[in-house]
Amino acid sequence: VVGGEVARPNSWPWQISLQYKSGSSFYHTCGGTLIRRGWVMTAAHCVDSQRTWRVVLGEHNLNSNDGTEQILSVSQVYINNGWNSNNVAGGYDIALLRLSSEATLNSAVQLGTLASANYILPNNNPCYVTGWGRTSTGGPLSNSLKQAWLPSVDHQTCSSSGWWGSTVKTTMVCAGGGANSGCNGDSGGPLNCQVNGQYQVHGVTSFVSSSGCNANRKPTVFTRVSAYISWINGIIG
Ligand SMILES: CC(C)C[C@H](NC(=O)[C@H](CCCC[NH3+])NC(=O)C(F)(F)F)C(=O)Nc1ccc(C(C)C)cc1
Repeated sequence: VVGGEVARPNSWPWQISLQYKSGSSFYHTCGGTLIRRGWVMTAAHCVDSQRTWRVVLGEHNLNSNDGTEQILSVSQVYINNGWNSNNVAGGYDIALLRLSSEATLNSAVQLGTLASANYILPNNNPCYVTGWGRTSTGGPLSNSLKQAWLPSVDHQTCSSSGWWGSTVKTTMVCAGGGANSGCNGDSGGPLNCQVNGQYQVHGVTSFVSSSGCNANRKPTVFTRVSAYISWINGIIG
Protein backbone atom coordinates (compact mmCIF):
# COMPACT_ATOMS: atom_id res chain seq x y z
CA VAL A 1 0.00 0.00 0.00
CA VAL A 2 1.43 3.35 -1.13
CA GLY A 3 0.20 6.26 1.04
CA GLY A 4 -2.45 5.74 3.69
CA GLU A 5 -1.48 4.68 7.20
CA VAL A 6 -0.89 1.67 9.45
CA ALA A 7 -4.28 0.15 10.29
CA ARG A 8 -5.49 -0.23 13.86
CA PRO A 9 -4.61 -3.86 14.62
CA ASN A 10 -7.30 -6.34 13.52
CA SER A 11 -9.59 -3.58 12.25
CA TRP A 12 -9.91 -5.57 8.99
CA PRO A 13 -10.34 -9.00 10.63
CA TRP A 14 -11.04 -10.83 7.33
CA GLN A 15 -7.63 -9.80 5.90
CA ILE A 16 -5.17 -12.70 5.72
CA SER A 17 -1.48 -13.05 4.81
CA LEU A 18 -0.78 -15.75 2.20
CA GLN A 19 2.72 -17.16 2.68
CA TYR A 20 4.86 -19.65 0.76
CA LYS A 21 7.52 -22.00 2.09
CA SER A 22 11.14 -21.56 1.06
CA GLY A 23 13.67 -23.72 2.85
CA SER A 24 12.42 -23.92 6.41
CA SER A 25 10.80 -20.47 6.44
CA PHE A 26 7.56 -18.96 5.20
CA TYR A 27 7.35 -15.62 3.37
CA HIS A 28 4.43 -13.21 2.82
CA THR A 29 3.56 -13.03 -0.87
CA CYS A 30 -0.07 -11.93 -1.11
CA GLY A 31 -3.16 -10.90 0.76
CA GLY A 32 -6.52 -12.63 0.86
CA THR A 33 -9.96 -12.56 2.45
CA LEU A 34 -11.44 -15.10 4.87
CA ILE A 35 -14.91 -15.80 3.40
CA ARG A 36 -15.84 -18.98 5.34
CA ARG A 37 -14.14 -20.57 8.35
CA GLY A 38 -12.49 -23.00 5.93
CA TRP A 39 -12.14 -20.83 2.83
CA VAL A 40 -9.99 -17.90 1.68
CA MET A 41 -10.45 -15.82 -1.48
CA THR A 42 -7.30 -14.48 -3.18
CA ALA A 43 -5.93 -13.66 -6.65
CA ALA A 44 -5.21 -16.39 -9.17
CA HIS A 45 -1.85 -14.78 -9.98
CA CYS A 46 -0.82 -15.35 -6.34
CA VAL A 47 -1.21 -19.12 -6.49
CA ASP A 48 -0.56 -20.14 -10.12
CA SER A 49 2.81 -21.64 -9.19
CA GLN A 50 3.46 -24.94 -7.37
CA ARG A 51 4.33 -24.03 -3.80
CA THR A 52 3.58 -24.99 -0.22
CA TRP A 53 1.15 -22.36 1.04
CA ARG A 54 -0.04 -21.29 4.47
CA VAL A 55 -2.51 -18.65 5.60
CA VAL A 56 -2.07 -16.43 8.64
CA LEU A 57 -5.28 -15.06 10.15
CA GLY A 58 -5.44 -12.38 12.85
CA GLU A 59 -2.11 -10.99 11.64
CA HIS A 60 -0.91 -7.40 12.13
CA ASN A 61 2.88 -7.24 12.32
CA LEU A 62 4.43 -9.87 10.05
CA ASN A 63 7.65 -9.90 12.07
CA SER A 64 6.37 -10.19 15.61
CA ASN A 65 3.91 -12.24 17.63
CA ASP A 66 0.75 -10.17 17.97
CA GLY A 67 -0.83 -12.92 20.06
CA THR A 68 -3.86 -13.07 17.74
CA GLU A 69 -2.43 -15.11 14.85
CA GLN A 70 -3.94 -18.37 13.63
CA ILE A 71 -1.73 -20.24 11.15
CA LEU A 72 -3.53 -22.72 8.88
CA SER A 73 -2.23 -24.75 5.97
CA VAL A 74 -3.91 -24.85 2.56
CA SER A 75 -5.32 -28.21 1.45
CA GLN A 76 -6.59 -27.27 -2.05
CA VAL A 77 -6.26 -24.40 -4.52
CA TYR A 78 -9.13 -23.60 -6.96
CA ILE A 79 -8.08 -21.18 -9.71
CA ASN A 80 -10.84 -19.74 -11.93
CA ASN A 81 -10.79 -21.56 -15.27
CA GLY A 82 -10.71 -18.31 -17.18
CA TRP A 83 -7.40 -17.23 -15.65
CA ASN A 84 -4.47 -16.89 -18.09
CA SER A 85 -1.19 -16.16 -16.31
CA ASN A 86 0.12 -14.50 -19.48
CA ASN A 87 -2.73 -12.02 -19.58
CA VAL A 88 -3.68 -10.29 -16.35
CA ALA A 89 -5.76 -7.86 -18.44
CA GLY A 90 -8.02 -10.75 -19.45
CA GLY A 91 -9.42 -10.83 -15.93
CA TYR A 92 -10.52 -13.96 -14.02
CA ASP A 93 -7.77 -13.14 -11.49
CA ILE A 94 -9.50 -14.93 -8.61
CA ALA A 95 -8.88 -18.16 -6.69
CA LEU A 96 -10.22 -19.97 -3.63
CA LEU A 97 -8.10 -21.75 -1.03
CA ARG A 98 -9.53 -24.62 1.01
CA LEU A 99 -7.97 -24.55 4.47
CA SER A 100 -6.84 -27.74 6.19
CA SER A 101 -8.85 -26.80 9.30
CA GLU A 102 -11.45 -24.19 10.23
CA ALA A 103 -10.61 -20.77 11.61
CA THR A 104 -11.79 -19.81 15.08
CA LEU A 105 -13.80 -16.61 14.78
CA ASN A 106 -13.14 -13.91 17.39
CA SER A 107 -12.46 -10.15 17.61
CA ALA A 108 -9.30 -10.52 15.49
CA VAL A 109 -10.63 -13.05 12.96
CA GLN A 110 -13.98 -12.53 11.20
CA LEU A 111 -15.54 -13.41 7.85
CA GLY A 112 -15.63 -10.75 5.15
CA THR A 113 -19.01 -9.82 3.70
CA LEU A 114 -18.90 -10.20 -0.08
CA ALA A 115 -20.54 -7.76 -2.48
CA SER A 116 -23.99 -8.79 -3.72
CA ALA A 117 -24.03 -10.58 -7.08
CA ASN A 118 -23.67 -8.20 -10.03
CA TYR A 119 -23.51 -5.10 -7.80
CA ILE A 120 -21.69 -2.20 -9.52
CA LEU A 121 -20.18 0.45 -7.23
CA PRO A 122 -21.05 4.04 -8.12
CA ASN A 123 -18.17 6.38 -8.94
CA ASN A 124 -16.30 7.69 -5.89
CA ASN A 125 -17.71 5.16 -3.41
CA PRO A 126 -15.76 5.13 -0.12
CA CYS A 127 -13.28 2.26 -0.16
CA TYR A 128 -10.00 1.23 1.49
CA VAL A 129 -7.26 -1.01 0.09
CA THR A 130 -5.44 -3.01 2.77
CA GLY A 131 -2.28 -5.08 2.78
CA TRP A 132 1.36 -5.63 3.65
CA GLY A 133 2.55 -4.79 0.13
CA ARG A 134 5.30 -2.40 -0.90
CA THR A 135 4.96 1.07 0.63
CA SER A 136 6.39 2.70 -2.52
CA THR A 137 7.10 1.54 -6.08
CA GLY A 138 10.04 -0.84 -5.81
CA GLY A 139 10.18 -0.25 -2.05
CA PRO A 140 10.01 -2.69 0.86
CA LEU A 141 6.99 -4.60 2.12
CA SER A 142 5.27 -3.13 5.19
CA ASN A 143 5.83 -4.99 8.48
CA SER A 144 2.41 -3.89 9.71
CA LEU A 145 -0.92 -4.02 7.93
CA LYS A 146 -1.64 -0.75 6.13
CA GLN A 147 -4.82 0.83 4.78
CA ALA A 148 -5.30 3.59 2.23
CA TRP A 149 -8.38 5.55 1.24
CA LEU A 150 -9.12 4.50 -2.33
CA PRO A 151 -12.49 5.68 -3.71
CA SER A 152 -13.91 3.64 -6.61
CA VAL A 153 -13.53 4.92 -10.19
CA ASP A 154 -16.36 3.90 -12.51
CA HIS A 155 -15.69 1.84 -15.63
CA GLN A 156 -16.45 4.70 -18.01
CA THR A 157 -13.67 6.80 -16.47
CA CYS A 158 -11.25 3.95 -15.78
CA SER A 159 -11.43 2.61 -19.35
CA SER A 160 -11.07 6.01 -20.99
CA SER A 161 -7.96 7.16 -22.88
CA GLY A 162 -5.26 8.52 -20.58
CA TRP A 163 -6.57 6.10 -17.94
CA TRP A 164 -6.43 2.30 -18.43
CA GLY A 165 -8.25 2.21 -21.80
CA SER A 166 -9.30 -1.27 -22.94
CA THR A 167 -6.92 -2.96 -20.50
CA VAL A 168 -9.65 -2.68 -17.91
CA LYS A 169 -12.72 -4.93 -18.37
CA THR A 170 -16.19 -4.69 -16.85
CA THR A 171 -15.33 -7.71 -14.66
CA MET A 172 -12.87 -5.43 -12.84
CA VAL A 173 -13.18 -2.58 -10.34
CA CYS A 174 -10.88 0.46 -10.36
CA ALA A 175 -10.07 2.52 -7.30
CA GLY A 176 -7.72 5.43 -6.55
CA GLY A 177 -5.64 6.86 -9.40
CA GLY A 178 -3.84 9.45 -7.30
CA ALA A 179 -1.19 9.32 -4.59
CA ASN A 180 -2.64 6.28 -2.82
CA SER A 181 -2.56 2.80 -4.35
CA GLY A 182 -2.08 -0.86 -3.84
CA CYS A 183 1.36 -2.25 -4.71
CA ASN A 184 3.16 -5.57 -5.11
CA GLY A 185 2.41 -7.79 -2.16
CA ASP A 186 -1.11 -6.42 -1.77
CA SER A 187 -2.24 -8.76 -4.58
CA GLY A 188 -5.15 -10.98 -3.64
CA GLY A 189 -6.21 -8.79 -0.75
CA PRO A 190 -9.57 -7.05 -0.38
CA LEU A 191 -10.92 -3.76 -1.62
CA ASN A 192 -13.12 -2.85 1.36
CA CYS A 193 -16.02 -0.60 0.35
CA GLN A 194 -18.71 0.96 2.51
CA VAL A 195 -22.20 0.09 1.21
CA ASN A 196 -25.28 0.79 3.38
CA GLY A 197 -22.95 1.61 6.30
CA GLN A 198 -21.20 -1.77 6.15
CA TYR A 199 -17.71 -2.54 4.86
CA GLN A 200 -18.03 -5.22 2.18
CA VAL A 201 -15.37 -6.85 0.01
CA HIS A 202 -15.89 -5.62 -3.58
CA GLY A 203 -12.46 -6.33 -5.07
CA VAL A 204 -9.49 -8.69 -5.13
CA THR A 205 -6.29 -6.70 -5.72
CA SER A 206 -5.09 -7.66 -9.19
CA PHE A 207 -2.79 -5.18 -10.88
CA VAL A 208 -1.19 -1.75 -10.96
CA SER A 209 0.71 0.05 -13.67
CA SER A 210 4.13 -1.35 -14.55
CA SER A 211 5.31 2.26 -14.62
CA GLY A 212 4.64 2.56 -10.89
CA CYS A 213 2.10 1.49 -8.29
CA ASN A 214 0.58 4.95 -7.77
CA ALA A 215 0.93 6.22 -11.34
CA ASN A 216 -1.42 9.12 -12.00
CA ARG A 217 -4.70 8.11 -13.66
CA LYS A 218 -3.76 4.42 -13.40
CA PRO A 219 -5.99 3.35 -10.52
CA THR A 220 -5.31 0.08 -8.78
CA VAL A 221 -7.33 -2.61 -10.59
CA PHE A 222 -9.28 -5.26 -8.71
CA THR A 223 -11.19 -8.36 -9.78
CA ARG A 224 -14.86 -7.41 -9.36
CA VAL A 225 -16.09 -9.83 -6.68
CA SER A 226 -19.77 -9.29 -7.59
CA ALA A 227 -19.08 -10.85 -11.01
CA TYR A 228 -17.91 -14.13 -9.43
CA ILE A 229 -20.50 -14.82 -6.72
CA SER A 230 -22.03 -17.81 -8.52
CA TRP A 231 -18.57 -19.26 -9.26
CA ILE A 232 -17.66 -18.87 -5.56
CA ASN A 233 -20.94 -20.42 -4.36
CA GLY A 234 -20.50 -23.31 -6.79
CA ILE A 235 -17.21 -24.21 -5.13
CA ILE A 236 -17.74 -23.50 -1.43
CA GLY A 237 -21.32 -24.78 -1.50
C1 LIG B 1 6.47 -4.32 -10.94
C2 LIG B 1 4.97 -4.40 -10.87
C3 LIG B 1 4.38 -3.07 -10.50
C4 LIG B 1 4.44 -4.83 -12.26
C5 LIG B 1 2.95 -5.02 -12.27
N1 LIG B 1 2.56 -6.12 -11.37
C6 LIG B 1 1.29 -6.22 -10.99
O1 LIG B 1 0.46 -5.39 -11.25
C7 LIG B 1 0.93 -7.45 -10.16
C8 LIG B 1 0.22 -8.48 -11.01
C9 LIG B 1 1.08 -9.02 -12.12
C10 LIG B 1 0.38 -10.22 -12.74
C11 LIG B 1 1.18 -10.76 -13.90
N2 LIG B 1 1.76 -12.05 -13.56
N3 LIG B 1 -0.04 -7.05 -9.17
C12 LIG B 1 0.31 -6.29 -8.14
O2 LIG B 1 1.45 -5.91 -7.96
C13 LIG B 1 -0.80 -5.86 -7.20
F1 LIG B 1 -1.10 -4.59 -7.47
F2 LIG B 1 -1.89 -6.60 -7.35
F3 LIG B 1 -0.37 -5.96 -5.94
C14 LIG B 1 2.48 -5.40 -13.64
O3 LIG B 1 2.92 -6.38 -14.18
N4 LIG B 1 1.53 -4.59 -14.14
C15 LIG B 1 0.96 -4.74 -15.39
C16 LIG B 1 1.56 -5.44 -16.42
C17 LIG B 1 0.95 -5.52 -17.67
C18 LIG B 1 -0.22 -4.86 -17.90
C19 LIG B 1 -0.79 -4.92 -19.29
C20 LIG B 1 -1.99 -5.81 -19.31
C21 LIG B 1 -1.05 -3.52 -19.81
C22 LIG B 1 -0.84 -4.16 -16.87
C23 LIG B 1 -0.23 -4.10 -15.61
